[in-house]
Amino acid sequence: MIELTDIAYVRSGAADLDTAVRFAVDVVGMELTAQEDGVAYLRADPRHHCLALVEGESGVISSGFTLRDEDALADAETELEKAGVTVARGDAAAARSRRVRDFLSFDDPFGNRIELVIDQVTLTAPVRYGREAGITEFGHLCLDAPDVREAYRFWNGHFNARVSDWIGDWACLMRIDPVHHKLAVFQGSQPGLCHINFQVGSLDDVMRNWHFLEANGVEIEMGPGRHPQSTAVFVYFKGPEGITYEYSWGVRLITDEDAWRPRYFDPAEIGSIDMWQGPTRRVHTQPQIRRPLGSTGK
Ligand SMILES: CC(C)c1ccc(C(=O)O)c(O)c1O
Ligand SMILES: [Fe+2]
Repeated sequence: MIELTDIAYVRSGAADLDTAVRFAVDVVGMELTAQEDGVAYLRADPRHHCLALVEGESGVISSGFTLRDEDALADAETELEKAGVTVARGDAAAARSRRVRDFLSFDDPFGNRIELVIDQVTLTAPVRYGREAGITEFGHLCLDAPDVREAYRFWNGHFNARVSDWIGDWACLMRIDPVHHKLAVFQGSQPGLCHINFQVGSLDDVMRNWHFLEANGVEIEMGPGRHPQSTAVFVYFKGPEGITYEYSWGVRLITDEDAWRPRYFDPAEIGSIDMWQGPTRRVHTQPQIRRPLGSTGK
């Protein structure tokens, strides 16, 4: 069993890097921590970055998760290889580019590129948010997969990911710690990034952000609303390069592992995704960039 200790980052291609960075800073409210070799690093909390925008073809490149230490990384490599998953170790330059000490990468059964990392760099300076959006942390990432049940078998079979709630065969929300979900899989025709979530400090932040987004002509994909699963109040919006961002506040913590029973929400039922019953537009997808394993594409 491979124990994921946290989410680390999303790495994504940007055909127009400057526009994508400006949006991430001026609209989403992240801090640009560094920009070098065609990569812009953005953070929302003490992690060196949780979003790396890589100049080039638009689309998600990989999603990173942390492991405890190098023994855990070696064990993960062995376990995945035994299961027939092709795994590649990152080289020093690629690790440096990710601001981690070491990492390995592989594709999930659908082609989503996953990276397991150790020693992601932490920055000590207070985050200098691009705007007062009220962001407190990188909350979760949601991948696309054509078969959500099969995706769960993969994540639960090899990793410590446990389903917190199902939304039909449409979405699986998984926890790797007491937070209701840090990883989700959403049904999509191809692998990709469904969205990247930022937690904000209050309900007021969600609503203020919604007004800010509307006033600045940003496309709202869904919300404001309240998810019955995590109980979080949310708003989803679309940024450049096809990236969907979500702000949310009030995520449920599952503190009694033995007592929690995953619920099943039928997406056809009113209120199953939004208790406030707002219009449920499909959250858009940013497709995966297809690359041979081992090629890091920066
Ligand atoms: C619609 C998506 C997959 C979704 C559903 C529920 C929650 C939540 O309970 O917080 C999300 O964050 C989602 O992104
Ligand atoms: Fe979400």
